Amino acid sequence: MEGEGTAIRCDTFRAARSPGGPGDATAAMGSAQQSPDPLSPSSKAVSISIYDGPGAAGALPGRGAETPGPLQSEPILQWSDLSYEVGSVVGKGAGARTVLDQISGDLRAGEMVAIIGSSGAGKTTLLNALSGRIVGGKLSGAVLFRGARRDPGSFKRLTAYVQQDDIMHTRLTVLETLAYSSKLRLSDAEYTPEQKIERATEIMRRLRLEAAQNTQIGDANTRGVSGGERKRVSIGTELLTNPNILFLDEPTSGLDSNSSQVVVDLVKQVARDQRMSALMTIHQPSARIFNTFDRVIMLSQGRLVYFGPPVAAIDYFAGLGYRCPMHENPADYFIDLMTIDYTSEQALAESRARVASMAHTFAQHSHKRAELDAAAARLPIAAPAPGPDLDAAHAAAAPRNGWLFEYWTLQHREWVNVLRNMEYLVSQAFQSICMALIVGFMFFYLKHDAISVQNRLGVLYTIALNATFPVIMPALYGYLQERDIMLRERAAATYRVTAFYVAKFTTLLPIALVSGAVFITGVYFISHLVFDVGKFFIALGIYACLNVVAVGFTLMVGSGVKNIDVGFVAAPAIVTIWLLFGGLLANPASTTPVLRWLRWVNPVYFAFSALLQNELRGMAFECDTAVQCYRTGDQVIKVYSVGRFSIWGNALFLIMHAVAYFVAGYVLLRWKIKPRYIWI
Ligand SMILES: Nc1ncnc2c1ncn2[C@@H]1O[C@H](COP(=O)(O)OP(=O)(O)OP(=O)(O)O)[C@@H](O)[C@H]1O
Repeated sequence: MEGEGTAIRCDTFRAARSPGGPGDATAAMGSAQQSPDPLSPSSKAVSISIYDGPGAAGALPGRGAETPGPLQSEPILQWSDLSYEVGSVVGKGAGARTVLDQISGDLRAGEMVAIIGSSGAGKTTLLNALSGRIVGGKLSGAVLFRGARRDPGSFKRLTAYVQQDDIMHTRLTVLETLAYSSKLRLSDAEYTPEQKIERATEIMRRLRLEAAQNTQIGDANTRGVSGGERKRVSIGTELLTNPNILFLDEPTSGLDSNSSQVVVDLVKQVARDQRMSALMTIHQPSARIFNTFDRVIMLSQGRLVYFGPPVAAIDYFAGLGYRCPMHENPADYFIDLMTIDYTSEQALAESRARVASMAHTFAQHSHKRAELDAAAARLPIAAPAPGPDLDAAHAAAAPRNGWLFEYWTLQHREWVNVLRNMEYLVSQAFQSICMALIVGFMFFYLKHDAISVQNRLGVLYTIALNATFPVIMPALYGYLQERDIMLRERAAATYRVTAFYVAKFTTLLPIALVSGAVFITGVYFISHLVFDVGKFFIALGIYACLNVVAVGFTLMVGSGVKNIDVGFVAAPAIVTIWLLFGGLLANPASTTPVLRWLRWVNPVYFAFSALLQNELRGMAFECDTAVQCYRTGDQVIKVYSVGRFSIWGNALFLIMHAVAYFVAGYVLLRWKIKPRYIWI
């Protein structure tokens, strides 16, 4: 497919020009060889006049239909001497490592620019530095947005970032995904609910997603939209707000060449139509894709090797003595040129010297760079976006919608997602029913004899246990996935953290409560715990309190850990400690003084104490004269040292735990997990 129609390769591009003309590669080579400085003003090698004249449109495949004209737009984003250093690894090579080295450039309204280079060249770092997403390290230089320093709040609102990984709600359909984003991202003050849906539908249409509008996004386990469609949905959610600049990190990674082309073409189309600028990193673009960009930034080892129109690059590098071979994809050729070759000492030295020379040459010849800029300026690019003035932009940093609206929308989205997750719902139901039957029949029909004392302790402890692992682990998994979506959406200032946090709590809690109620009811009646309506509801209430604690704990751990791996180690470790010191395995009164404080931070201990008192207070046991046994439930409570606080006292401690976890979770989510972006 490449090489046909609008595709260019080094040779096809050269053939489009007359021999010996200003853009002729042979002449360029000749000049390059004759002149020690191929970029010297006298050299004809780097000619960018190839865009001039009536033939120019034809020489730029894909642009023929557009009317070339002078670029009207001012740079929307400018950066100069952008450098980024990180602390290097420990050991021999320890020290600062330069990831970006004095990069300067600009992005104009309506143009689409690509950052290309070999792996590790610094593409993503440059994109992140320009989009305000650098965390850690030392960033220096200047970045101006609309001629002024960036204000983080308004910059986030006026730009958008499409991450490489498309993290989305997998059970929502394409249209729902866009519609919920539209509801949350567009302001109630500017759009009616109908207009928000219209906007989502319009974006869907623009990105040619109508055929997939009712298909769920899907994941590794559930088939959903294709990779290309998924990427387009991801881009669509960012386009809803009509950003001034769209940053995209590797939008074509993992896509076949056709889907990649579609994605890039659509971004370009939208950029033109919406008068938006697009800046993307891209890995090994095809020749066609390479030619789709208005300008390309070529990086190697964090240094700028070229910044200009893609087709002018062929002559530029020919001028340096690097002539793109016949039939070669220019992008591949340039990336090879910029790649450090580690195959041998000699290859390493040569490739390093080559890159250093190319970077040096580009930096030294600012007049040539001005010519490249001028060549780019002659390309037909949409008129500049009538961007809001900075005061308006500052105002735009205020929340877009009311808290309650955000909460209800997020809550609704959560429930749609949960209710469609049949595997999760069935496994929850299965878990509570099976556990109720197993535990119920394990302690089947308890009598009032000596043996039943041990069994009553066992069944009540198992009830407490069932509100820990089975509630926490699945909820933690879901929460950590949601948290990543929230962080992405929050980076675009989509909604408040509190609205997300409360919505998450009020989704997780009912699920835990319903499955817990099924479990405890089954166990209560099968194992024949005390048949008393009041006691049953008190047990249910204590169990519900422990469930609230478990959900609060899940939110706290989920908000505090860096990733799922840490969460799945930390949460079970803490819950195991709860169970060890919960009151059944070791007598709380005999716990070593060093660890006795653990009881105060152990919800299982308080729940078990309350459940035991609720069950045993006032109970009498029939003792066989042959064995020693407890005659009353009160004796058991005393011996097990679980009567320190009343049932209500224990319930109060549980509620205090829940509140503490809930608040701690919020603080962690707000301050710890929030990325600390560096702004310059
Ligand atoms: N915070 C950091 N700490 C340590 N090293 C970093 C940091 N940020 C970037 N680097 C290093 O800088 C180099 C450039 O990283 P970057 O992700 O920008 O490369 P890239 O060109 O996007 O590569 P790829 O195409 O493989 O994604 C890499 O070697 C990376 O390991």
